Amino acid sequence: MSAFPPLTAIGLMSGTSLDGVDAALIQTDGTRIIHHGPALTVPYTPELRTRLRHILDAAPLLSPSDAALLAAERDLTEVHAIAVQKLRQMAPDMPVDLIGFHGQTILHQHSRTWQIGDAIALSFATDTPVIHDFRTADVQAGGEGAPLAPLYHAALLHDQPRPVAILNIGGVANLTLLTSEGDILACDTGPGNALLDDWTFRHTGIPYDKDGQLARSGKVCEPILQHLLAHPFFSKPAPKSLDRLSFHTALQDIATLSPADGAATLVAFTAETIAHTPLPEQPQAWFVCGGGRHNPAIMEALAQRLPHQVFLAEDLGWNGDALEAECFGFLAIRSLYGLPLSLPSTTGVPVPQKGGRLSCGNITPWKAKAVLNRNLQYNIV
Ligand SMILES: Nc1ncnc2c1ncn2[C@@H]1O[C@H](COP(=O)(O)OP(=O)(O)OP(=O)(O)O)[C@@H](O)[C@H]1O
Ligand SMILES: CC(=O)N[C@H]1[C@@H]2OC[C@@H](O2)[C@@H](O)[C@@H]1O[C@H](C)C(=O)O
Repeated sequence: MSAFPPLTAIGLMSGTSLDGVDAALIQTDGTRIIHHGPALTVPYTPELRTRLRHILDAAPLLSPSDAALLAAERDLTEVHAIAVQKLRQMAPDMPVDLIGFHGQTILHQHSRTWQIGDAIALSFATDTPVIHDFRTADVQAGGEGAPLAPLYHAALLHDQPRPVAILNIGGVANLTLLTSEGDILACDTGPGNALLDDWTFRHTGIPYDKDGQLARSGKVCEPILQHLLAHPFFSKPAPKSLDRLSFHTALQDIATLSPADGAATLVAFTAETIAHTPLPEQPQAWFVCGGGRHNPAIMEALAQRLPHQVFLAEDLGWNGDALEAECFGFLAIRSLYGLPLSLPSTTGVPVPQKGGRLSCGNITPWKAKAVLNRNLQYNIV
């Protein structure tokens, strides 16, 4: 039994694939999922995507007051506000207490994690309190700051036979293992779709390898694959996390291959690194979410390498394109209630760690307190 009453949140996630904003509505008390509401995606325009990509490439040396950064942040926030507005129209009977706004990660390396997005502006635009900045507290406490989905994944898996895993194949791939003892272990596993997206775009001008067509027409280059697998990240124990660009030199390593063979080699790289992630026990079942599950080349490569059957999130009635957005609605409510967002076994943080910050825009503190009812721990921004 949870100590807290249920609230309704909209979670907003714009992932490392730079494809757009996922939004999902969720009702939860921060422990149990009471209702999965509707979900949607608002794609970035190609122009915004290109600007964000330049910012991501430049991020290590970028000043927070850079004019192009601030302009992109404003436009990005507007896309999030549109997503909130559209989602509200889909569920007019569900008043929204809170928004969980992840923001766009532009850097995640060397004990620095940086998500852009203007939470105060979003709160003004939506007239709703916004929780944001989910990762900083974990990093400041000595954790990896990612992945943060594991506590949500564990809530989703609570009635499944263990050991069981959820695998998210986004730009980067990450997994959560719920062990037979009920422990929650997690890490990023390696590349998901991001390298393949970049390779496909470079060679075809199309932003991703639709239905795995390019990869399926190619052949894996084993020597290059073995070279890629020798990266020290893969021998590091979990918890561990990645930046979108962590393996970017792989694109140089495969530069001499044909577009099809390069794509096939990158698909094998993704699948091998997932299948060989060191785990204390092998899950009886893997449930896959994230855009990579739409790529048959990745799913076939995974099925060949994993000892147990691979299922889709949809096999349990979940929406595999919405889980990350739902997660940030769930974490926003946990943040509000002062519950941890991460554990030593999920990010390596020394003790269970709270996180997130609250922005209230034009909502006066007394109104926010009335809306949120139990807002005891925040200095309202
Ligand atoms: N039909 C399809 N065929 C092949 N790949 C697809 C298809 N549909 C989606 N994808 C892949 O899924 C990606 C988007 O995945 P997703 O939305 O899970 O990423 P994300 O949320 O940005 O990632 P992250 O988990 O890193 O935050 C696309 O960039 C593409 O590579
Ligand atoms: C720093 C950052 O934004 N990391 C993302 C990224 O995308 C997938 C993987 O890398 C995961 O670690 C994380 O997102 C999910 C939502 C997470 O925190 O669990």
